[in-house]
Amino acid sequence: MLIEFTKMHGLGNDFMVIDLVTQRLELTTELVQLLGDRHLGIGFDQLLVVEPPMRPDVDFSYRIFNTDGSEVEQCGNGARCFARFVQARKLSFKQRIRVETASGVITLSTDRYGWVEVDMGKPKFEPSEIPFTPKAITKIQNAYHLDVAGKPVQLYVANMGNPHAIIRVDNVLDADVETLGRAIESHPAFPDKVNVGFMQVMNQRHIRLRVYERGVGETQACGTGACAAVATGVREGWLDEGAEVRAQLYGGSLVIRWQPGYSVMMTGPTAFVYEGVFSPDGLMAQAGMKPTPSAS
Ligand SMILES: N[C@@H](CCC[C@H](N)C(=O)O)C(=O)O
Repeated sequence: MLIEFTKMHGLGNDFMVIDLVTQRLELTTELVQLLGDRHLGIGFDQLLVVEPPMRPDVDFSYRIFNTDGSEVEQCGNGARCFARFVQARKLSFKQRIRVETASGVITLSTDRYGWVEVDMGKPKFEPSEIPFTPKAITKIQNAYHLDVAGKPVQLYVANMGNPHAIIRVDNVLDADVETLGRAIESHPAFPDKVNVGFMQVMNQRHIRLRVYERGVGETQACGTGACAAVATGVREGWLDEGAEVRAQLYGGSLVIRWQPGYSVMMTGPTAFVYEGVFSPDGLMAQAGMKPTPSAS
């Protein structure tokens, strides 16, 4: 049995996309990890899966897996690729689709140049909504002080369907993304782990951002991370409300807009890289693992 897939990216945040509307495959954690391995499998930051809708008012279900095999609630760059993928594969001819994720329904609209605007829903900031459960909450206005490996770190928290911690830095190029990102990602104060963004505010409509993604490591770009950073910047008064803010990441820029009380809107490009097929059983066998029991 061969499974067709498409390799795509959004600003260098790269994805393997599989249509499970017309194909059948059981996705075990081991298989996802193997597919995500850049030496033994295909390699990706996230695996995106298109499935039939579970309810009548949406067009598709959208499932997301990180490289480490964990299934997660949301992926912003992936959402834009999802919209282009279902059109290319002729699963939908609509310009605007509604898709259900583990964190709720999002709406994706494609323009004639292939850019996709995503209504990412409203950000949440309450610790219980992240979830963020520090032993003692030390807070000055909206900033929390967290002990990370013996050092105090000031951070903000936001949920964009998935959890984010945001640290404001003077210069993203000097930020200790690898060490600090890794330590905060798995800090006990974040029971579901967390994505960690390092944001430099350039002016009221421009940020630079690096993100250490939960279950992956630092990526070229993170869509939900950009939304969380801009929503935090607007909430703190560093960025203009309701204005188009340029979020500049290693892989390029996104346009993010947030008016408090409304959804965060994200617009950006997508790219197709190649199409291919893989044999789940063949891959597992070569990696010395047992064949998938019910793949058919
Ligand atoms: N790359 C993403 C976020 C993917 C999920 C994230 N690593 C998590 O675990 O929440 C994006 O573009 O939003």
